[in-house]
Amino acid sequence: MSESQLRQDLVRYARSMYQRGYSSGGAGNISLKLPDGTVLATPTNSSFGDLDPDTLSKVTMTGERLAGEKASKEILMHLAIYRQRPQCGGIVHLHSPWLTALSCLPGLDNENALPPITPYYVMRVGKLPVVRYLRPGSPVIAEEVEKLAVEHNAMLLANHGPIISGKNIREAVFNAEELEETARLYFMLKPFGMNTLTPENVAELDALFNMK
Ligand SMILES: O=C(O)[C@@H](O)C(=O)COP(=O)(O)O
Ligand SMILES: [Zn+2]
Repeated sequence: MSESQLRQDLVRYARSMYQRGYSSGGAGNISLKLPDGTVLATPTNSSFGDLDPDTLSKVTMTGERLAGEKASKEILMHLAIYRQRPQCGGIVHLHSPWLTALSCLPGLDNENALPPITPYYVMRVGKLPVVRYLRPGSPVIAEEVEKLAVEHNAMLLANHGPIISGKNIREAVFNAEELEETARLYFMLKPFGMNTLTPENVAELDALFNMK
């Protein structure tokens, strides 16, 4: 796909998420890997609702700006994931309501904040480790995320929101949608308790339908 098509794609997926309430105002950031190995990212303080494909930030894998506006303050966190996941082509950080609510709950299991309640969640994400609270844009978040990214395509930043990757921008958005829906189900079910998949169920899905 050409750079121009990828720019259009990023803008289209961002607007779609904005319209569905996954991100409001200037919250969240998105990036994708370009064919030449550089990274296209949303500018800092931009809105998912009205991005301009021509002013997106283009940076090197070490964060130097090549073109466009100043990149998101979370660009180091995105670059850390690309470094650890060579197969990753797109990343989405959201302040989507159900996952952000989950990130504020007391007593979360920091190794996995969302149990395996449905097969599709297991296929697309599987486990959701929690990164301790650090201020947005802190270089330390990037370090913490980099360690977890070796084994995980999604993480929950405590009292903040999720960061989710995929093989390309489309997959990253699909993974984000599945994760947000799983968090919504989790809150719906929580008052009643819930059956979860067994480790055997999870192993079977991992063997047959791993989309991570
Ligand atoms: O929560 C924050 O401040 C950032 O993580 C964020 O979502 C938006 O920051 P920019 O991408 O720099 O606009
Ligand atoms: Zn944020």
